[in-house]
Amino acid sequence: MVCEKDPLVQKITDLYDQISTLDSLKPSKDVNMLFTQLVLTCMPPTHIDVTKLCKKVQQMRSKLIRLCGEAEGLLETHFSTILASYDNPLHHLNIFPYYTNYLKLSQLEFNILTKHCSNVPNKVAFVGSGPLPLTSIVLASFHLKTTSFHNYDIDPSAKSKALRLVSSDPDLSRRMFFHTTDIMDVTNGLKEYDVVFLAALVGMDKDEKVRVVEHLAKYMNPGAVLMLRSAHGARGFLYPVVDPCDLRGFQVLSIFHPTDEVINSVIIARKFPMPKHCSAEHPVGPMKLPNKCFDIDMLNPLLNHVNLMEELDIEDQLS
Ligand SMILES: C[S@@+](CC[C@H](N)C(=O)[O-])C[C@H]1O[C@@H](n2cnc3c(N)ncnc32)[C@H](O)[C@@H]1O
Repeated sequence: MVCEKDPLVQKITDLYDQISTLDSLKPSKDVNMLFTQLVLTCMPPTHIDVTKLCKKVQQMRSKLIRLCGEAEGLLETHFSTILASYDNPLHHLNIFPYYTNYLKLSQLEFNILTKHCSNVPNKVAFVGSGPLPLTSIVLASFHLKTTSFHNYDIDPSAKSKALRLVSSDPDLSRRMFFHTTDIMDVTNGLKEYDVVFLAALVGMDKDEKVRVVEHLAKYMNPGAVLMLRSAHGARGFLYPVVDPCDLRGFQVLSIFHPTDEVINSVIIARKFPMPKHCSAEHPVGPMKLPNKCFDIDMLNPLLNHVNLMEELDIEDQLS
């Protein structure tokens, strides 16, 4: 159990105390300084397992994740508005302070996706794209140049801001679409996608994340791929952690924990194929799926990549 006496937890708690008393989380010198300190404090590999925090620290973590999510949204809105003032916004994305992080995260996600998918996806959904949909823009611009991207965001202002950024680009304006909706209200439409990306900030705590994943498991096409963003170590104070055990309905194919300035861990999973004894007309209820769960650190604390398909015998059990 990790409690408030841990020196790293004390430092994070001190930063939380300062951030939680700010009048506003809109970008400013103070906000930028505090969040930069928080990210630098949480980045290095550490012994801390955020699933084993004492109640008081867990409560602080839940509030801190929400503050980080609010600040991230405000930062993206701020820079999306500035970018919209350019004739060609997409030529100036590097004014966003975390642009290189997105370049690296998208490269990582593309590498992991192509390792597990032989075909180039035709249609991709990005859930939680925001007012500055950098992941979709970077993937569409540099990696998946024939793929169409459907971006979903619950925030009504996200669509208009995002459209202003891509509408000046003849290619992206034909391949990128934006939908204002809670992803929990999208049902059969999810079947159209070969790949669904789930932003780290969709599902801000374990229960919310599980509800979103269960919804995706219910409506995604059998065999379609789900790319999730999680966090590892003290980075779990910045973002929700996705537990592979919660991905019922999916085969977890691999989990990657970056150790550089890319903050999010990446999980790739595939929706189980339809079992042979059932069909769309005669669907089974929630499958009691084999789901060998274990703490990845049990394998090796320094291990930052696990190809679970070598570990799991799910394929045999489904054949
Ligand atoms: C701040 S963005 C971060 C994504 C980032 N722009 C990217 O390209 O990876 C996260 C977005 O998720 C959206 N969101 C949160 N819950 C959602 C839900 N249930 N359905 C759709 N969008 C959601 C928020 O409105 C927010 O704009």
